[in-house]
Amino acid sequence: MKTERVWKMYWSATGTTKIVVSAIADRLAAELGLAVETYDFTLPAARRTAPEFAAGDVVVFGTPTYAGRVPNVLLKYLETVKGGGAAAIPVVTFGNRAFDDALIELRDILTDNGFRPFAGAAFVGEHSFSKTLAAGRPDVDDLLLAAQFAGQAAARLAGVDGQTPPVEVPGRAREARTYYQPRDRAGNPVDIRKVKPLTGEACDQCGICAAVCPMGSINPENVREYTGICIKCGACVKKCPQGAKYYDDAGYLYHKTELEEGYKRRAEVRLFF
Ligand SMILES: Cc1cc2nc3c(=O)[nH]c(=O)nc-3n(C[C@H](O)[C@H](O)[C@H](O)COP(=O)(O)O)c2cc1C
Repeated sequence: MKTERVWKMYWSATGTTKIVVSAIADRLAAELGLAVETYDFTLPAARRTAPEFAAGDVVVFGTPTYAGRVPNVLLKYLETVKGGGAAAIPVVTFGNRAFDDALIELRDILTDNGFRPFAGAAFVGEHSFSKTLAAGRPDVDDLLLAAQFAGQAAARLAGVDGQTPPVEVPGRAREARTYYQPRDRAGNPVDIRKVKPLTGEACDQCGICAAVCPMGSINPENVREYTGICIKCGACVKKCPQGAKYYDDAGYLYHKTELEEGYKRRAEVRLFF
C-alpha cells in the first residue's frame, strides 16, 4: 500500500517516549520523503479528541510501561482512537526493569481499533521515579537503533495490507495479563496508589507543575493542592524548575530504592518485525 502520511502519536509524562517515537517517526518520514504530523495526548485536553486515520497512514504510537502494562488510565481514551486501516508501529518505553506485557497490550489495542501493527519496539527511558535509573536514556546508541529500525520499517511498509498479521511481540495472552506488583522485604505488596508528591519551601508557585500534570490534578491557583488522582508519572517532580516537588511516602521511597539497586544492568532495546 502507498504511504501518504506519517504520524507520531504518544503519551509521554516525562518526555522519554516522545523522544523515542519522534526519532523513529522523523526518520521514517525522511526515508519516505514525507512530512510528520504529531498528536501528543499527554495532557487531558488532548484526550477529548483523536486524529482520524486512514489506510495510507503510518502511525508510530507510543506509551510508557506502567506496572508492566499500558498505563491503565489511558485505556478508555485508547478505545476511542480508530485506525481506519492505517499501518502502525506500537512503541513502549520502560525504565530499565522490564516491559512485561506492555508492548503486546498496545499491539492488541491497536489491532482491535483497526490499525495494522506490522512492527514494534521497546526502548529504555530514564525511570519516572528516579534520576539515576536508566539516566540519560534513550542515549545515542538507542537513537541510532531507532533510526535503523525506522529504515527497516520504511522498507517493509509497501508490503503491509489487510492480510498482514499483527507483528509478533513477547508477552502473555490477554487472559493471563496481570499488573506488576512491587513488594517489600517481607513479600507484602507495596501500595502506592494514594501517594501524592509534597511541595517544599522552594516552590514559587510558577504553575509549571499544574500545566504539565497529565491528569490535570494540580490546582494552578495553589499548586500544593491535588484536586484529582496522582499516577506517580514524575512530570511535576522532574519538570519543577525549583526542585520543589518530592515524595516522602516510605513505601514509594522503598520501591524506588529497590528498583535503583536491583536494576543497575543495562536493559537493551528490543525491535520486532
Ligand atoms: C507508575 C509507573 C509504573 C512504571 N512501571 C514500570 C515497569 O513496570 N517497568 C519498567 O521498566 N519501568 C516502569 N516505569 C518507568 C517508565 O516506563 C519509564 O520511565 C518511561 O520511560 C517513562 O516514559 P515517559 O518519559 O514518556 O513518561 C514505570 C513508571 C511509572 C510512573
